[in-house]
Amino acid sequence: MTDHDVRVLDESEFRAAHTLFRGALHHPPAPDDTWKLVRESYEPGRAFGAFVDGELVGTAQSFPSRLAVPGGAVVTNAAVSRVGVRADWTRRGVLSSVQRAQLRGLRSAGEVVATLRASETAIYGRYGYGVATRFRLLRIDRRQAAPRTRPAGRVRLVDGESGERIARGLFEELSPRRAGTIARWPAWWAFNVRQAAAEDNLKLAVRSGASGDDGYVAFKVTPGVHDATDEKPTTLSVLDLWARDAEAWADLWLFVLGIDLVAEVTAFGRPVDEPVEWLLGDRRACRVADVADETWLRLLDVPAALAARTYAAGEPVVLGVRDTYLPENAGSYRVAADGVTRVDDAPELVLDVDVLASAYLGDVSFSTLAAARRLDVVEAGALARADALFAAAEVPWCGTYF
Ligand SMILES: CC(=O)SCCNC(=O)CCNC(=O)[C@H](O)C(C)(C)COP(=O)(O)OP(=O)(O)OC[C@H]1O[C@@H](n2cnc3c(N)ncnc32)[C@H](O)[C@@H]1OP(=O)(O)O
Repeated sequence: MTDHDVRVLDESEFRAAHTLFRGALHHPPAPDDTWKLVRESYEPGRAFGAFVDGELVGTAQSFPSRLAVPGGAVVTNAAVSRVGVRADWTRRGVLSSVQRAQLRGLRSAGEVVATLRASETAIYGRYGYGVATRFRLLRIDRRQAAPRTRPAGRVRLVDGESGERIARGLFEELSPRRAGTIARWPAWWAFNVRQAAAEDNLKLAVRSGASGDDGYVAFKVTPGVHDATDEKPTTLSVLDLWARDAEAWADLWLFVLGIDLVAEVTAFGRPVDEPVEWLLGDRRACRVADVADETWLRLLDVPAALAARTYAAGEPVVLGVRDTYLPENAGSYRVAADGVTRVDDAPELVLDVDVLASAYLGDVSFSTLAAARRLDVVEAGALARADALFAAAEVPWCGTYF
């Protein structure tokens, strides 16, 4: 398939790109008042468009962000979003052309990684994106839950404006402690918190302990329907919850589980290792409704990404990386406890860059990937060495939907 004409969009084209993207997701164009807010999230130089005979047929853009990696460092991260191809131009290589331009553009701009949320799992692997974190969707029968403990600190409801300020401060302090988290851009807060608080009944509650504010929860209650023809329970959705320590974390959960008239508490996008069940008197009140792929990670600059994270103790391993879209990443890397070097040595494990991305944050081991035939094992002993080096102290998790 030949390349389409792909270029960076200028400001006058942002709205058409947004309309195209919404159309690809079967939504109507954003109304004028919403567009004012959305417009702020299009930054110059970050939106791409594909054209055929001068007509826009495909688009993708990214938000400026950072990704926390194992060991505590953060790297530049392009949070890729708003990918769409007009329905009458799909399966003609338009997205592939856009991806080629976007990956090259992001790498040239010095971005170390890109991350995205995939609408469908078949799309992004070919461009070098691998699933690097997962999340859980919880459904808790609140009346059955019977929490085992009582709050230790104070949780207070705050209004949208001061709540957003406190939440932003806590999020920026706390989130980078966990590998897989990303920095949020101003428009994320404007859209997901400020607008949601003003127009969509989003509530914020802040927890404070001995040393001041140490966690917050953003949630929304949808009142139930109780009449002769319809019956829907009142549900509370936990949308965002961050805490400095286990005590603050438990208090925030106890707070939402204690809100009157709510029949069901749901939480979308929570970490797979979050011990909510253990807070409850009846652990069966908490159902894991789903465990799904969260972060799709693209290592744009493999040497920089490998150098940014730390490794656990263990013997070195030589990885052979393949990368079709950014061939400068291809080659052998010797990964050791004290760092990574590019080498000419024969690789012991050979893998595509999307598979390396899946192992990068430590969510899945090389042994698991090998068992699923996602990598070639040249030297059998290398698997255990790679597993030991890349092992993560904590399950990676992002926690930011975009
Ligand atoms: C980060 C985000 O924004 S996620 C949102 C993504 N957008 C959407 O889901 C909106 C609806 N879908 C679309 O707009 C389009 O179908 C896209 C963007 C997903 C794909 O665009 P296309 O221009 O059709 O992709 P393109 O033709 O370049 O496809 C390249 C390859 O991927 C395959 N492919 C692309 N999309 C899909 C899909 N949804 N399911 C299965 N295979 C797919 C194609 O078959 C092709 O395979 P081939 O090389 O073996 O022939």
